[in-house]
This record gives sequence, structure tokens and C-alpha cells, in this order.
Amino acid sequence: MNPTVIVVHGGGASNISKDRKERVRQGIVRAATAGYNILKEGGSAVDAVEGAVTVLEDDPEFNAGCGSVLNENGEVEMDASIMNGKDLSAGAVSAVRCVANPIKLARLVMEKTPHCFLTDQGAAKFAAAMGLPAVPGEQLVTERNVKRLEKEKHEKGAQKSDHQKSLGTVGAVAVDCRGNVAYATSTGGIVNKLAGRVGDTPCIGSGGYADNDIGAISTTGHGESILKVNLARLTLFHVEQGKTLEEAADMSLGYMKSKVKGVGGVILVNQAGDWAAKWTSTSMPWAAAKDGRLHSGIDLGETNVTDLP
Ligand SMILES: CC(C)C[C@H](NC(=O)C[C@H](N)C(=O)O)C(=O)O
Repeated sequence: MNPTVIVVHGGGASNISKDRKERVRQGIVRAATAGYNILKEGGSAVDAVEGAVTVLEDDPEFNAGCGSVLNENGEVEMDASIMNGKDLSAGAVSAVRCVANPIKLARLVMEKTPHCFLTDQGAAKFAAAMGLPAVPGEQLVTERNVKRLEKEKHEKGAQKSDHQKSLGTVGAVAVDCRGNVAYATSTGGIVNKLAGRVGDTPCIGSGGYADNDIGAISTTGHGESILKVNLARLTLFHVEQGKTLEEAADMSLGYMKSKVKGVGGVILVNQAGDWAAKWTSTSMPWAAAKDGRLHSGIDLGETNVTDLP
């Protein structure tokens, strides 16, 4: 039996307030625990990453699903992708408006169509055909995100730090008892984005990648930067070249910073059950479950370890 591991992230961020930090921590732990339980019951890595990301899409603290940031028109447009490292099958959706869980739609694209990627209206039509309930767009708009958009529009042009732009993209990577790896990533993108803007999250090789022979990775950060360097596949390239997961993450994040001044974060696992969580943003909420233990943190140098129930 292979060791089962799941790692989740809740985006890159800075200066999270104290009580929000607690809610973020709880959400991340809840998602990692849900994913780990799926693995423990013999579920696949794909089931586990979809399950963990669904928990985070349903949590308004995170920038995905019902907590998604708003575009310039005050609307939610979400991106998501998922990949199975067993056969490199992949599914992605972009600019979807009216589904509660874009990651479920991405999985359906992967498993029920001959394609990898559906967008906008075609994705919406496919969701309806698959019986995914449509939710009214307004239902995904939270008070906090209305305020955040107003603030962003008001401050436009003024000097502002990256954390204002977006917060709480979510992702998961896992390895199951059969040695298969998978990733899932989901986001509302960046606040005040142009309608129709597509980020890194749904793009295979940028928002994530999974290959049993190398490992699985999910990314967060400035989408345009991540796209330019193909952050996910670049990191796994370093792993293929013999680097450890941590070394590979440091190299690719360092490259993105020096080359295009982009910050972000990554989580990784491989078939051997090694895992890593690394970031160049000020902080990144993350949690990893392995051998009945839960490791978690938000800020640099912070790791809490507890026993899982
Ligand atoms: C400033 C960064 C680190 C915040 C981070 N943003 C994303 O991951 C955005 C997503 N990759 C995109 O571009 O659509 C977050 O949401 O936590």
C-alpha cells in the first residue's frame, strides 16, 4: 500500500486579520480532513482533491465558488481545473458564472467529454446537460467582495500591495493508496478583472499538473505571471531533473520572481508520499495530512502538527 497524502492551500495573502486568520485556518483544516478521509476509505486521488476543493468553494472565506472576487462589472466569473496523474487526463473550465462548484464541472469535462477545456456559455450549457444545478449569479456575490471591488475601483492607480487584488484561491494535491496522484485548483481570479479575463488556474501546466511518474502540483499567485512561466510544469521539470520537491518549488518560484516579478505559492506531492508547501507571497494558508497527522500553517516559519481524528 502506498502512503496516502493530501495537501491543500488557500491562496497567497498578506496581513490577514486575526479573526479572519482563525476562520481561514479552520476552513483549510476542514478541507484537508475531508480529503484525507476520502483517501483513507480507499477513494482515488481525484476524488480526494475534488472533495477538498469543493469544501473550500463552499466556504465564503476563500476566493473560489461562493467567496469569489468580482470582475469589473461586479459579477463572479470562475476558473477551475483538475488532472489525473494516472493517465494525464485533465479537465478545465473558465469564466463560468452560475455553478456552485466549478471543480465538479471541470471533473465532468475530464471524464464525460473528449475535450480538456470548456469555457463560458458552452461550459454553462454542458453543466446543465450534466444536471449540475444552476445557481443565480447573485447568490455567489458576498458583501465582503462587493466592498472589496468598491475599494479596488476607488484606489485604482494608487500604490497598493498585492494582497488587495485577490485572496484565497484554493487547491489540493493528493496521492492515493494505489499510487495515483492528482491536483485540483479553483478561483474567482483577481478583483476588478476585465470580463472574460482567464487566469492561470484553468490552464493545465500553469494552475497545476499531475503525472504519476513525477508528482502533482497546485499553484496560486499572480495569474499572468504564472502563465508566463508555466509555473506548475516548470516546477515538475525540476523534479524530473532530480531536485527535491522543496528545491524545485524554490527554483521555479524564484525564477517567476526574478523574471516577471510575480509572487505566488505551490503545494506538491509525489508517489513516495513526499510533500511540500512553498510561497513567495507574504503568507499562504496550507495543510497537509499524512500518517494520521495534520501539519498546517499560514505564515513563514509557522508549522502546527496535530493528530487527526
Ligand atoms: C496575490 C496572489 C498571491 C493572491 C492569490 N491569487 C490567485 O491565486 C489568483 C489566480 N491565480 C488568478 O490569477 O486568477 C489568491 O487568490 O490567494
